Amino acid sequence: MSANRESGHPFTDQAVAPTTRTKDEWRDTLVAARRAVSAATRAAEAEALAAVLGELADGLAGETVCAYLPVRTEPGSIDGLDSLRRAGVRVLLPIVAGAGALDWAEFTGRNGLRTGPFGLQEPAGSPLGTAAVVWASLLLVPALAVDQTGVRLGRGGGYYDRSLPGVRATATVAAVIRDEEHVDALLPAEPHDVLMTSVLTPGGGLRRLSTAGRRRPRFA
Ligand SMILES: Nc1nc2c(c(=O)[nH]1)N(C=O)[C@@H](CNc1ccc(C(=O)N[C@@H](CCC(=O)O)C(=O)O)cc1)CN2
Ligand SMILES: Nc1ncnc2c1ncn2[C@@H]1O[C@H](COP(=O)(O)OP(=O)(O)OP(=O)(O)O)[C@@H](O)[C@H]1O
Repeated sequence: MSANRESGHPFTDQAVAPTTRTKDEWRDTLVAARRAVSAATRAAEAEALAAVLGELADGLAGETVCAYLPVRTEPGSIDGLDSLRRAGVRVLLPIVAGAGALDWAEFTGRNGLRTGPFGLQEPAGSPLGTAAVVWASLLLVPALAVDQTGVRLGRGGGYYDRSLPGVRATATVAAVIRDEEHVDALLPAEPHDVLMTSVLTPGGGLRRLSTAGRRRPRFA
């Protein structure tokens, strides 16, 4: 079998980059690429993401969205969360409570935040418990990259993989990434990795991954 076929796409026969890199090697490359993005590009992308959330907001009024507050080079901004809240969406943010699943508390605005682990801004209000994810119809998940089969690469704490198994089967689980972080290569996957149903990018908006889960066993 040729090298090209060996690294061929798992559900088309298109050639893709080989996936011999480890998760940590991928993280190093992706974080370096994020650091190289200019402040102007970052701001434009955050604005585009906030606009997408603003458009989705009316349709989500009265519903619960589990979101996150971007830190450092992560795509997005607090503006998108404000748009959701203004439209009557209940926005929950994660709280790191030990090494288990994430806890959640309501985002009540910029003044209701305090600094938590990893320099994250967390809601200061009462934690709702790890099971709060079950209320969400949309989950916005921080990620460094997602492949076409829905495999997500995060920061390496395993927090979301421990937290997402409780979501409703009908929920949209969308990783928020920059457009080029929706990669054609197959990311390294482990049995605990929870697949994304969708991606949210500044250029493409919210898109469902019709090919989520479509990995042949030899690629798993
Ligand atoms: N904005 C945001 N919130 C989040 C996550 C996230 O990735 N982003 N998480 C996702 O699970 C959970 C918390 N886990 C996190 C783990 C590592 C890092 C982080 O930025 N680590 C640094 C190194 C640590 C440091 O020096 O501060 C890094 O990887 O560069 C952030 C969050 C829940 N909340
Ligand atoms: N469901 C789980 N149960 C127990 N441990 C888990 C689970 N999911 C992940 N882990 C642990 O977390 C570690 C990191 O996982 P992984 O590299 O997939 O993190 P990640 O998805 O990139 O991180 P994050 O979700 O925090 O952004 C794994 O090596 C594993 O030890």
